[in-house]
Amino acid sequence: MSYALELNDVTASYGHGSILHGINFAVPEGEVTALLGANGAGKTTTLRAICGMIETGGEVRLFGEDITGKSPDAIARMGVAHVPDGRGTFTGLTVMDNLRLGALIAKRRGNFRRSLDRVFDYFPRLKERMGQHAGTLSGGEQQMLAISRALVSEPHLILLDEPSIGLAPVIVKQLFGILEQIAQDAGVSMLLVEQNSNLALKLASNAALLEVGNLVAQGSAEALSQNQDIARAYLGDGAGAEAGA
Ligand SMILES: Nc1ncnc2c1ncn2[C@@H]1O[C@H](COP(=O)(O)OP(=O)(O)OP(=O)(O)O)[C@@H](O)[C@H]1O
Repeated sequence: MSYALELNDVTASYGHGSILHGINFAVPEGEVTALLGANGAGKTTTLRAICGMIETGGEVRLFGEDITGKSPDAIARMGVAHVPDGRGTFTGLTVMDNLRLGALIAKRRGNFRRSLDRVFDYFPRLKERMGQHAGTLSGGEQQMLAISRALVSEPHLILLDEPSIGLAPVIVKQLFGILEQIAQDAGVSMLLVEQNSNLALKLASNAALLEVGNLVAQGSAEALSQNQDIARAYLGDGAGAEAGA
């Protein structure tokens, strides 16, 4: 099996505080992997370590190439798109300018018009809101914009940090339907951090589970969702039953 991403004994810290204590997991190419864990387990920190945003030890490999210690800019240019928690859109800029910046920041060659058509196919609402300031969009529209901004950079790997947060269940359902479509159509690999583990395990083919900076379980999404001990301890009531349905 070939991997989009491999983490080998990865450690990370903010200044003196060590947060990740040597974690190992991989994201198979073209698949969605869920990264789960309780609040404060280190999920966001893991995404930041992959993107080169914080001090990181061990080894991070992107399609086999060692990217540990590279700058966030270099990692973005290699095809990693990060959709951070809080969405990270430029609220004072229009939808269109946010998308233009998405393509520019990654400095990746591609056909912006073609990418734009593709994101408007997924999110027609954004096309209607092209000239609107991102800060005036609804929460769901802002999340659509954040994902679209990642897509126009024509990434090989998308890191998604809690896309469902703060959104109404009906919007979350729509959004995850579109994420599933994107994963299928584009063959893009995804690492999905998600509090809603039931949803995450339905979308993902594999999952890894973090507990205070340590990896405590990994495997197929199906196996993890059916492990009753894990479901009870980490995934919320009924995770096994729902995710396995
Ligand atoms: N900028 C920072 N400086 C110092 N410590 C931080 C910083 N950001 C996060 N931490 C600490 O790192 C630990 C892991 O945080 P992280 O945000 O990675 O967890 P998480 O699993 O994503 O949690 P949540 O689901 O609540 O977002 C926490 O103890 C947090 O307090």
